[in-house]
Amino acid sequence: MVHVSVIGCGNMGSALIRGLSRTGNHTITACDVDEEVLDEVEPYCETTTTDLAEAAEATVVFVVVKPDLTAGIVDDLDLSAEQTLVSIAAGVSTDALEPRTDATVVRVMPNLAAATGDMAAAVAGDEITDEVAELLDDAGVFVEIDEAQMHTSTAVNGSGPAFVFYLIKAMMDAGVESGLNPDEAKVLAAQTFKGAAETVIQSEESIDQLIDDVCSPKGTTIEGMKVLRESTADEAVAEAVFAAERRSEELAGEGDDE
Ligand SMILES: NC(=O)C1=CN([C@@H]2O[C@H](COP(=O)(O)OP(=O)(O)OC[C@H]3O[C@@H](n4cnc5c(N)ncnc54)[C@H](OP(=O)(O)O)[C@@H]3O)[C@@H](O)[C@H]2O)C=CC1
Ligand SMILES: O=C(O)[C@@H]1CCC=N1
Repeated sequence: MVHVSVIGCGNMGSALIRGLSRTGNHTITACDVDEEVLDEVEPYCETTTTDLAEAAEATVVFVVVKPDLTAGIVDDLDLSAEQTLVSIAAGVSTDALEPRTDATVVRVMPNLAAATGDMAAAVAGDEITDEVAELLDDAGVFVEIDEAQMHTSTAVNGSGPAFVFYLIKAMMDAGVESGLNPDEAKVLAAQTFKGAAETVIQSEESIDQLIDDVCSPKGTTIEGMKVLRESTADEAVAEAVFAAERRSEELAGEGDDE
């Protein structure tokens, strides 16, 4: 059991709180300046508070506010060497935070799927504490990376859900255009993405082999794959990732200017 606090309970903070509450193993304190936001996460927490000092009492403190507010909050927390500070802010490095706190600093790039326990997260830091590993395990899957790769992780798994939502909608809209009703099309498109992702995770086959497995000779898929392979769809996805990565680098630069 870990005593954990989450400071900032907006989109990402509330998703983390829901994910961390799933096992019932942890004592969760939620902190935000907005009482209405706290009301929404209250069912998933032991304590909700607007008082930063109360959130600072946890063993592991997640700071989940906008990147430009993160350093100021870390200053105000005044954590001890026995505590762990987790920063999830895009473009905010451990180097920028370590001089501001005595706590062990761990940088995590999570994503919104924490809410359902399906988060893909990347973690960097000199010491990834057992408590942080246990918490991240409960909200999904994490990999350890060098901090230099955090901009890429921010784009791939941090921003990634938005890109995937876009693709699901494109498939859903095509289904609707061809006659499915929107509710049916949404279920079929979303469940297809979920099933395909689970297949990639569980299968020992390469992704190219999995594509071949769906393409029956002289069948339907092969015709659709021809269109995709002749298009620049893969380049558009790559460009979206690179654009997000560039913005993460810019945010890091803006932080250095403070
Ligand atoms: N959204 C996502 O999918 C992901 C976000 N992140 C990172 O998570 C961080 C938060 O993003 P997101 O959740 O989208 O942002 P939101 O704006 O949705 O949430 C931030 C919350 O923090 C609150 N807040 C502001 N100041 C304080 C304070 N002093 N004390 C306590 N709470 C405060 C805000 O209140 P108010 O609105 O009233 O100011 C708001 O409720 C960012 O650094 C982002 O880079 C990382 C990965 C994925
Ligand atoms: O868009 C953003 O800046 C944040 C970081 C990754 C996902 N959302």
